[in-house]
Amino acid sequence: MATILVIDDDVTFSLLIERFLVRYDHEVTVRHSLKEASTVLDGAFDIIFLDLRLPDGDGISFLDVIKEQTPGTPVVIMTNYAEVASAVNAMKKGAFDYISKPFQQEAVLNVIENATKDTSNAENEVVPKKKLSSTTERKEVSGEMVFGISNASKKLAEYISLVAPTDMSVLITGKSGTGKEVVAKSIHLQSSRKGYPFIAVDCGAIPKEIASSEFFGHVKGSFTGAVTDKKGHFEEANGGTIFLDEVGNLSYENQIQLLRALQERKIKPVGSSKEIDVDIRVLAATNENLLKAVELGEFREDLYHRLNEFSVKVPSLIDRMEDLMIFAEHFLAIANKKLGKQVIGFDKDAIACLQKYNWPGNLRELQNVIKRSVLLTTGDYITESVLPSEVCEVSETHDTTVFNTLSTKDNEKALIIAALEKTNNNKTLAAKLLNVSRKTLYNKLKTYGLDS
Ligand SMILES: Nc1ncnc2c1ncn2[C@@H]1O[C@H](COP(=O)(O)OP(=O)(O)OP(=O)(O)O)[C@@H](O)[C@H]1O
Repeated sequence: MATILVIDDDVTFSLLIERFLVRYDHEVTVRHSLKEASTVLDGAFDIIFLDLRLPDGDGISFLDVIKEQTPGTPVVIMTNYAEVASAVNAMKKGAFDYISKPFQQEAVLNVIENATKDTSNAENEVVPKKKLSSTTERKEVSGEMVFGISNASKKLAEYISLVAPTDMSVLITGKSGTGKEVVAKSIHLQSSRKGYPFIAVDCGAIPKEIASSEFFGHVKGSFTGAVTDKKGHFEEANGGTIFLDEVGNLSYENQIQLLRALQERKIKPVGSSKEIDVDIRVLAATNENLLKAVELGEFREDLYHRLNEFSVKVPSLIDRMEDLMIFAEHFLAIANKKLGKQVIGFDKDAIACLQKYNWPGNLRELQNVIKRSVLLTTGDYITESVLPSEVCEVSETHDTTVFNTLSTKDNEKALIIAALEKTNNNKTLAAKLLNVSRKTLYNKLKTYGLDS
């Protein structure tokens, strides 16, 4: 636990960082001006987070005041993209480190750990730390969930924390690539089942003939090819959570088997006469309109209600553009780590491009674009020139909007044909245009006899 002073005039940002730090058991004091801050500089803080621009003066000159009044306290500068040079300047003047706004949770935690571990050099260290302090120096860049700051993200986070501790089944809806699986994992991790397995099953990828064996397991010799006993996903998830992705793709027969298992909380492996009790929580996801499928008689209503004790809609990226750069920074850190690169951030024009684009492939597309751009970047910053042309040529992207209605069954075959024509039969591009995953497109092609 550290005692932390946050000096920032942005009330929303201060509140966010305060809440975040309190969650990690730190004691936080917030002041919105230098004048207010100077009244509490009595050496009682382990670390001070200081904004560069405050209504009554600039952060860099306030560094001298801090150093005079409380010489051993490390100061971390909070900066936006355009101010990185000033942050480096502040470090030359004795700041301990800097973090970028909007902040990366792991970067903040790392900087606190470093600052509280070694305060001995905070007083007059003038050598800037390695340049990538805010994101790419992070010890561990994990695939964990990043929570945004937009209203849509706040609502999502609120729903997740409300439903997570219960044992309710949750139906997670949202377009392809919005982060449904990440939401499911987050629900699991915030539940009392977190010490048990989280098993994700892609229902769209399981051929219906082997689905019951995949779900419930089989015993040796129960069918040709069953050469050993095999545990199914339900048994593997025992005690924990099973996540049924693309649940709308299950065949009617498999839906019946699934319903039975969920009602009875017992499973019987294929070829076995023994029933096994399972204690699992069920989360399911769909990027289709499952209610419509129920109306059309393609999805069982009883199963729908069993899965949908609570529902969470994951917003499309276009509906939470305030979060764009938070996610972009997160994916940048992951890409740096995976590719062994040290790209610092995005230049102004690149940010403008990212912000103008409508992101039909949502977070998955953003992640891919950033990974590719990091690979192509030779300097410190991602520039417009390394971004894919479709991201920068906004007019082209608007083409996608007419295709964003695949869930309406009546016209979907026609839309699929049109998308394939437009992309010269390139399924990946067609799926992107239609705003569905490739798996979903392949399934639909099969359904409509377009897969030859
Ligand atoms: N909140 C988040 N924080 C960090 N990364 C995220 C977040 N949401 C999504 N991602 C990343 O975006 C990518 C797409 O997420 P995910 O696979 O969960 O989407 P999905 O909605 O389940 O996609 P599909 O419908 O195609 O199955 C993943 O690489 C994931 O790690």
